[in-house]
Amino acid sequence: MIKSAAPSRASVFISGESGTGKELCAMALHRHSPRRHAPYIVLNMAALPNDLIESEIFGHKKGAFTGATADREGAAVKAHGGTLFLDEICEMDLALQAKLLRFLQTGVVQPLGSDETRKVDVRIICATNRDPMREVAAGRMREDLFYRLHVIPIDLPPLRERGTDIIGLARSFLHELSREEGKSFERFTEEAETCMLGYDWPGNVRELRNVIHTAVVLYDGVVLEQPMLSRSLQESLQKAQALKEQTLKNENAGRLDDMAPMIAMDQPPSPQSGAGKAEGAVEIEPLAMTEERAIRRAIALCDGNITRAAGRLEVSPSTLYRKLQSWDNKA
Ligand SMILES: Nc1ncnc2c1ncn2[C@@H]1O[C@H](COP(=O)(O)OP(=O)(O)OP(=O)(O)O)[C@@H](O)[C@H]1O
Repeated sequence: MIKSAAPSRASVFISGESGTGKELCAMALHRHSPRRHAPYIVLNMAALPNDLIESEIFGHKKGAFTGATADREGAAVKAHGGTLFLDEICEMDLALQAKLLRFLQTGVVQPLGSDETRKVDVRIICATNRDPMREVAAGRMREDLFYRLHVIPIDLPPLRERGTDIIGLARSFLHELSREEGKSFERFTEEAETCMLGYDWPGNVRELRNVIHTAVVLYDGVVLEQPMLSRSLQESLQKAQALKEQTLKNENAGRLDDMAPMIAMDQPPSPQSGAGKAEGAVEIEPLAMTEERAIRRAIALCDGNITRAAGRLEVSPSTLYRKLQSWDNKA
């Protein structure tokens, strides 16, 4: 998929759990594209405060805000002719999502505090470890932006679903890390490989690489045996347990968030998204569009079950079917 998608200018939307290789995939797309000699710029939405992201993407003019002591070129301009990778895209607040959408539609960059605009040619790749449809359904990601970005979707499977790929990756890491650490490991015992196949790798490829790295550093020899792996797996298991508990907590919190738009559908986007703070964040849309969005969101939250969605929306299923049909006809 990477090879087929690389030559195109179309946006790529990479999703997958943490550690499945999304960043590596984005880099591979750029390296196999005709843009490979042009810049590849990465911005991580989770690593930057929301009010800085806008200036990081679009740049700013000296004096545009406190601390803007000089003009600054944004990533969109730096990436001209090349690729802009927006990692953790779902962390971007709604106000900024609107600005990103406008940029995607026009290709025009306007730095903060500047009247000047510049047209750029940038290929966008974005990634998230969240379920993007769920983010859209919960109102945390604009649907129009999602469809703009989601032209070529690449879903990276979790390592536990990749069958014997685990072994291929493990062997390649063993060679690479053995060389890097000046060790002479060449292969695993059969038991070690069986053990890796039986584990569920919540941290995915990153965890596999780390576990092998630890074993390579701690032990010597030509054959890496299961007990050597077990020690570093043990540590990894403890970390995984902590991660699982955290994820569970987040998921429960997320589920409550997801229900909020259904309970109070006529309210503006949740303040937790940061939208309330920024001007222009809550855009006015025709009532029919609000209704359609609310209905589609309810259906998505009810896993496509229209009868259940109708129940939650307190209308009859036939009303929902009628409305869905009318939208289909319109499309
Ligand atoms: N197919 C692969 N072959 C070799 N190494 C891989 C592969 N997939 C992932 N890795 C390695 O696993 C680690 C995690 O990959 P990467 O940072 O791309 O994951 P990610 O999905 O972007 O993670 P996160 O969501 O946490 O940012 C990196 O060290 C990467 O080089």
